Amino acid sequence: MADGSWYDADIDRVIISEKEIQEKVEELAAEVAADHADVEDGVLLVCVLKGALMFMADFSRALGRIGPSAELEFMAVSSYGHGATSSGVVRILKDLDRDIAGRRVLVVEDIVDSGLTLSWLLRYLESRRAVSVDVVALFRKPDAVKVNVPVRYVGFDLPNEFVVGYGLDYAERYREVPYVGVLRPEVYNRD
Ligand SMILES: O=P(O)(O)OC[C@H]1O[C@H](OP(=O)(O)OP(=O)(O)O)[C@H](O)[C@@H]1O
Ligand code: HPA
Ligand SMILES: [Mg+2]
Repeated sequence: MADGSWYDADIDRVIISEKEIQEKVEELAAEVAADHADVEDGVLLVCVLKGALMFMADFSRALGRIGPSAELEFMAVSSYGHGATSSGVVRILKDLDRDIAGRRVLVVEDIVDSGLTLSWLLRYLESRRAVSVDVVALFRKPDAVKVNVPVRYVGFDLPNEFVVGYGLDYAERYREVPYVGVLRPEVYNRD
């Protein structure tokens, strides 16, 4: 999808287009809104930075137009660092700023790949006495799963390839690409 951007030359192919992403975000928001119509004190959205930043921004606005009110919270965790495979060690770079006890929590995650990040995060959040902790993940790689985690809302299942765009990075780059694609092999050999 060449559009004159600096990253055109690095992307081998598009997997999910910008339009498909935007439509799916609306669908996910509609599902979540329907399931949370009775929540009186609003939903607590917990964005898993950095990857989920785009999804959080779009999803929260879509939910806001149709659903219950939401409060937006952020955690930053990292296990991939500059590589294309999980280190297996999840590090908290930024913790929640507030108490989640008694709240309905919805974790907003960009991708479930090995499942290690989410499995660790769910254990962490459940120990903080929320009423419920559900997950909305825009992408999932069913063939890459090492730990099974309950993901209530899923956008797209992806093939087991490393992808970038819509928040997802390779070595901190390509997060601003508006679609999800695969990099040309040469890009990995540059480092
Ligand atoms: O299922 P897993 O194999 O654990 O992979 C999923 C996690 O990995 C990525 O985060 P990353 O560690 O790259 O941090 P980032 O969001 O700051 O890029 C991604 O954003 C997810 O949070
Ligand atoms: O395919 C991926 N791309 C970018 N970051 C990721 N974190 C887990 N899987 C991926
Ligand atoms: Mg990353």
